[in-house]
Amino acid sequence: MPAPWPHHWLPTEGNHNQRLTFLSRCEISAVESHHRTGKPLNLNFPNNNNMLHVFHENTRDIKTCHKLGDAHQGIGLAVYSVRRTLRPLQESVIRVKRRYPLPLSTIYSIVSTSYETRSFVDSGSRYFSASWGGIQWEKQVRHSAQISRSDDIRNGGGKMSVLVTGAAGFVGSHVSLALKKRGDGVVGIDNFNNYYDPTLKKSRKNLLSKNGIFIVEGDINDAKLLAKLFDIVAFTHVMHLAAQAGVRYAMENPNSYIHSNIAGLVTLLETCKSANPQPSIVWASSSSVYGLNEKVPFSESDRTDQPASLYAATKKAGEEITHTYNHIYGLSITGLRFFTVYGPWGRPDMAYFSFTRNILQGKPITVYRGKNLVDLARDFTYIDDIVKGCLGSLDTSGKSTGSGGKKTGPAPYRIFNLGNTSPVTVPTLVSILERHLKMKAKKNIIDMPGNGDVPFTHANISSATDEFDYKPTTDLQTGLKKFVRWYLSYYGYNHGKPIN
Ligand SMILES: O=C(O)[C@H]1O[C@H](OP(=O)(O)OP(=O)(O)OC[C@H]2O[C@@H](n3ccc(=O)[nH]c3=O)[C@H](O)[C@@H]2O)[C@H](O)[C@@H](O)[C@@H]1O
Repeated sequence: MPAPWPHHWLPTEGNHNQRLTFLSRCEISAVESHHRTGKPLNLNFPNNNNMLHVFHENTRDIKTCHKLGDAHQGIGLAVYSVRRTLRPLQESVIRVKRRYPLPLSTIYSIVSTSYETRSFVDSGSRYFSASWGGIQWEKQVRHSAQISRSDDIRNGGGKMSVLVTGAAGFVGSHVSLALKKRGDGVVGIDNFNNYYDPTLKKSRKNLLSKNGIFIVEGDINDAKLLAKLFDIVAFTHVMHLAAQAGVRYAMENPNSYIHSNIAGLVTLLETCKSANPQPSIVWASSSSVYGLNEKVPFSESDRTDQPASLYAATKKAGEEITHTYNHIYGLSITGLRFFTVYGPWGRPDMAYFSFTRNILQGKPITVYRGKNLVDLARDFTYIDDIVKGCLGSLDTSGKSTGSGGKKTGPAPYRIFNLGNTSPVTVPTLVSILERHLKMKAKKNIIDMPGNGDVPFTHANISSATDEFDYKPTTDLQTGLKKFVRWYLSYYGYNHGKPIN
């Protein structure tokens, strides 16, 4: 007789990103009965590295089952949608949709197919739509896409209905709000993964929802979902901001970069190429494509063939991939190289954000220092300036020329730096934060580890200025003041501190 089921549930530790398993109620009861009776499920599921992360739909608890031996193989089998494999096979992501109670034999065949193909792309989402579909859902999409402004011409852009990918993300949420505010139609899509705290993403979603913007919960690798969205709405533009961000995390979870920044991008482009009419696409590349480039400031024509991180390499690959879709299918493409964007509702994995949290909690911060004791520097760019750059890009993007998947003439292909043009060192960033927080940081200064970082970034923004009058107006001092104000109102002074 196997030990009782809850005995094997231990709290998950660390970043369990992309390793959640979702069990439906019927599956849980199937497994529980397996445990009660001790009868084997008689199906041969690959040993899941003796570890499985389980999301219990009733309690919304996340647990980790350790020591998944023979007696526990049923847990793996009682799963009916494989999300995708971002980590080695054994740590495959499994997602379940309550609405599709399938026989275990079907589940098994799907699970094993996915295991065999070792695909970067989720095969499960092709079988099952997770949280989309239905009349009510379509109504929400349509409603969100409605254009409310009456002027026909805005800087040549005209009225827009925009699909914003990564809409629950930092830049995505700000851009969505700005578009909606000026009367454009906006529909968001976001997979709400837990690379960083998903509750922050949910809060952004709530904010957007209050402003009449609907975010579809789904992954850009879900071609069916994307096709459905284009069925419902003739999007004029796609603002593609969904990505696996972060420079250093690429060493921990390289496949997540391939999944989102390569496979997801291609899935999106495939949808856009076949859409009729084809939308114009503006998407987020990154200043990191300049890699080890030493010529300053960085101009769009500078070399970008020396990426220092896998993250940078996937963004550079994105630039090449979008070029081919522009060339073959006539898609209008604008790539924006963002320079270390910061501000309210920002990303907790970024230095300014985690420094703030640690300073407030009295915890030490690690400040990296470059070769020969030179401070690292970034062209930190405030979110409102980036939003203006995104809207300017959308307004001037020009039309795609393809029809029925075929190009009928050349379409614009553009790349712009969106930076601030005034790099600031990381120690200066820290001292600005100390001033705003009225607290001293406990600094651990160490040599920059070989983790994909570059020593400095500095944007030449003249192309964007010429093309759509891009002029950043917020310096780091002012921008961080706004960030700190937001941070304190959102988290309070005790963010993350255990309450005794
Ligand atoms: O502009 C870009 O292309 C990139 O900007 C940021 O990447 P990064 O500049 O590395 O931003 P942070 O992670 O906030 O780091 C800023 C600086 O602080 C330093 N840092 C970071 C973390 C830390 O603990 N200590 C530390 O000194 C880094 O070395 C870097 O010089 C974003 O995280 C990327 O997603 C984005 O694409």
